[in-house]
Amino acid sequence: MWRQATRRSAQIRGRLLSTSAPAACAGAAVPGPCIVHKRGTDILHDPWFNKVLALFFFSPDLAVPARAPASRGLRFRSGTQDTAFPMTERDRLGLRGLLPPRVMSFEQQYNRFSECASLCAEFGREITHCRFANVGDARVRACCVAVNSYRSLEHNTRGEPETIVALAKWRILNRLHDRNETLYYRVLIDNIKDFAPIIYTPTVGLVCENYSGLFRRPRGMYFSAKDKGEMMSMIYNWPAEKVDMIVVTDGSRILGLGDLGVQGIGIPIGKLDVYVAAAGINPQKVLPIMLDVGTNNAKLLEDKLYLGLRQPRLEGEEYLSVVDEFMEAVHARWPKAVVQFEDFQMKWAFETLQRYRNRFCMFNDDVQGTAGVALAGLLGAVRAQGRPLTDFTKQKIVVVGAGSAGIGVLSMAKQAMLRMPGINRSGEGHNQFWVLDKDGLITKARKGLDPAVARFARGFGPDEVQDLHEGASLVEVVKKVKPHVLLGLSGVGGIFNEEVLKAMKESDSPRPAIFAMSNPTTKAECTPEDVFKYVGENAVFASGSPFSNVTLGNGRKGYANQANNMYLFPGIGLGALLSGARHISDGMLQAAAECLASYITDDEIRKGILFPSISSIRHITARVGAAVVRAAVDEDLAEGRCDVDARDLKSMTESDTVDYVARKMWYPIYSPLVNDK
Ligand SMILES: NC(=O)c1ccc[n+]([C@@H]2O[C@H](COP(=O)([O-])OP(=O)(O)OC[C@H]3O[C@@H](n4cnc5c(N)ncnc54)[C@H](O)[C@@H]3O)[C@@H](O)[C@H]2O)c1
Ligand SMILES: O=C(O)C[C@H](O)C(=O)O
Ligand SMILES: [Mg+2]
Repeated sequence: MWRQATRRSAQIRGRLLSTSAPAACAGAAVPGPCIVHKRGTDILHDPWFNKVLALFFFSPDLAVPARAPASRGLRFRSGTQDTAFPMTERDRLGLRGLLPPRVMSFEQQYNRFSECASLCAEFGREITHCRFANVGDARVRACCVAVNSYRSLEHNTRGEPETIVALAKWRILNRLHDRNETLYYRVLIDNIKDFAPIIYTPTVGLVCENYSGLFRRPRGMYFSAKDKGEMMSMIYNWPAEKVDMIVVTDGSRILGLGDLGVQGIGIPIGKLDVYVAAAGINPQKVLPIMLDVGTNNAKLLEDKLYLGLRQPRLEGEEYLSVVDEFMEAVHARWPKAVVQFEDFQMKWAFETLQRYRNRFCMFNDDVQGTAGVALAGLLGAVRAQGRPLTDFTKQKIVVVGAGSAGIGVLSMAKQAMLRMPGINRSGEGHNQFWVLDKDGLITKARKGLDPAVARFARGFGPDEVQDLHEGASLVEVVKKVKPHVLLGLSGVGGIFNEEVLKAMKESDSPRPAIFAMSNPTTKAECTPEDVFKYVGENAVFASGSPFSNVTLGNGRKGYANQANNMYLFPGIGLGALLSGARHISDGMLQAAAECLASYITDDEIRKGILFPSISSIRHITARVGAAVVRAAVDEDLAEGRCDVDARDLKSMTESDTVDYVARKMWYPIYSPLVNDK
């Protein structure tokens, strides 16, 4: 059947847009005409249908400092609009007279692009190269303007505090998102490496912290403790008929910033932007959700501008009954939607994962997505030492942080070791991990340990040669263990200080690996500069938030890899969606991690590159997504989706699956709003 679908899609491409309904399935790269029930200004005000770009970038409220040339020159053009509505659409959708009369031709648009470029140059702006193939297209031109405006901002705000600049950039993108979704996602996809740090980690953390002040219009849905008993009907208030991907948070552990209550909604929004950019999920089918069950953040409770419930967090059964009701409501309306849990505090992250993972198609990104990314990095660190992967079982790994992320990583790494030859399947007597939390090294002497953590507590048996004690400090542990890997998921910025990093110099590995995975940047356990300075130039480094590479002596580069779950969650979600899996199994997650681990070549690994560039995120996601689909098929969990059923999926080869997944990715181009006839 899927082969028929392929043929059909080729035919559609041939006839270009002769269908009368929008494609119903996820992705569908070829746009059919979009049925639009709106007319006139309602279309212009709908970011989904809008094809107008006003040059809003130079408006005065951009937080651009007054001395910036932007406020001198380009503002006189602030009324300029680019419009790509053809005359047929203007006639039939009541748009005539509501737009400037010119519909730009290829040549005219190209010229206007050049004019804009020279105007920018006139004011000393840096015009970056255009990455778009077809520069004459209205959207493309607008894209260039947006990108150039952004670059101008970078140029004009040099020397300003980083937070001000980052928020100004976020506002530029957010405004575009509010006005013209198609263009926003085009800009994002074509510039993901530059824009990911704005719409995602680290700037999204700043946005969440300042959310009440930045709030302009709602995005996503809010279910609060006050909505108990109403959620089943509330879910139908969401205007889109179909939803494929949901990211939900309760705001209780936003990055390493703690409880931000309702302000945490920025995280699901950012994660879903990454879903659109990386996995090609149709943005009309994503839904960010905030479960507002109160907050224990005293500052927010006192803040007059705070937009959430002013009450302490619900606990126990009261809390779970809210999440249960929400999950049932989602499942009733969109039984095939994938639900990603994000930034829940540890106790609820584990509890909800156990509670729902066999009933719904869901996963916890902080526990499971992070684990896969870290495992890929750990395997890369073995390869960097020039050792075979089976030597992973001999690596000594110190993990700092025994929370949802740390324990997720430890569990997956342990499972991976147990699958390797020569290890007793029960794992007995094999503990390559030293785990620390805020009270130091965790040993079996610790009272009241969570069972998930207790599995990794050090004993005092004959294997314990390092003479360490309960609560030992990080530096003590590193000095005695001489680990191959030091991995931080503690949320404590700078905890890998000079003393700790110098101790890592004595590591038993010829390429000591330091993973400072906490977010945002201020919470990173250390910087790459410090790693290459104190541990040595042979170290390998990865962090959760992006850092720049470090220039080493002798013309070499110290690579600042980014070990962030954004490499995996889009592929896990997309693979689960396209396979139509009933639930997301350990096998599917493991396949995702292995796929990422194998993405990097030996040559890159030797240089210290452990993760691919974010610029390749769509390519990576197609592969990870396909690996997840194949694993779901192998485990008989795949039920298929739309016109590709389980048998079709089974008949696909590995490369067929990659093609299929890639073809299902949505790409932003304006859909015709009326039939051409
Ligand atoms: N890079 C990624 O993809 C990624 C993914 C998930 C989480 N994270 C980051 O990891 C961090 C932790 O997330 P989490 O969900 O595990 O949080 P969590 O609150 O569940 O756990 C934090 C852990 O750190 C420990 N800790 C606190 N202070 C410490 C100290 N001084 N020394 C040693 N340990 C200390 C705590 O005791 C706890 O065990 C956050 O900053 C988050 O942004 C990064
Ligand atoms: O959001 C991120 O950047 C990664 C991770 O999910 C986190 O919670 O830090
Ligand atoms: Mg997270």
